[in-house]
Amino acid sequence: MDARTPLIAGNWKMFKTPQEAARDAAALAELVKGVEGVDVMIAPTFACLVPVAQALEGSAVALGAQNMHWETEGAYTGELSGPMLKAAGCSHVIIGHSERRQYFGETDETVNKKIKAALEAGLKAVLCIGETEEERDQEKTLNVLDKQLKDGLKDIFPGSGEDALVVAYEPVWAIGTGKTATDDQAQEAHAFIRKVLAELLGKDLAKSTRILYGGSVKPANIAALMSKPDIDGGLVGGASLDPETFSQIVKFQ
Ligand SMILES: O=C(CO)COP(=O)(O)O
Repeated sequence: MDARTPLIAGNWKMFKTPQEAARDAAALAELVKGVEGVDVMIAPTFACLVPVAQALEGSAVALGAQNMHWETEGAYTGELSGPMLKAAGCSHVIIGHSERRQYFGETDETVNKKIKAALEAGLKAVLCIGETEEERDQEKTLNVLDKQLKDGLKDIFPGSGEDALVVAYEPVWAIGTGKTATDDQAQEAHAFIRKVLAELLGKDLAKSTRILYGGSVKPANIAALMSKPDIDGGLVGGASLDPETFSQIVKFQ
């Protein structure tokens, strides 16, 4: 029996003012009220965390951030720490998104530090990994995933609850492009990720860790993706911005 509760997470990236974010979070909370058997999380910008936390009060929708620094405080202009995110109402934090790797110099080493710090702060870490189109064409996908997992999770053994770590497989070529990995391509990558997790964390933790698919997830393709045994949810960008559309993804079953 598969004990993993699906997680549908929305990455709002650099969209929405605090007012828009609070309004949309409240609308989403209402739309998914009473939906059972699936966890829901949204990750707005830093500026929106507090108003969104207030809008989500009393709802089952969890709040996440899109990034964090690994130190708890200090002279790091423009950064936020794990304890600060926690105090702002976050339960989750996305780490190592490909846009951060691509545009902001995020490496497997900084990802590793951030995951350690996130778990230490009591946040659930959503580790993003995925290959570029060029790497896929050169048949390097599994090597890339192997390295990102092994370096990103170096010396990390999540101990604060079985869902402290979530992995999101996001093929870079499928993000915001309308191209989705086929269900079989995604399943192949997810099964491989679970195998590597078993080497790193042990079989039990690998079995209970949720692996999300991300990259042009929409209401029309979520059910097929979710029918695959190792796909445990979605990390949704564009289609998470509209509460009605995102709620359709949440209600995929
Ligand atoms: O990057 C993503 C989620 O983190 C995916 O974005 P899209 O759903 O817009 O392709």
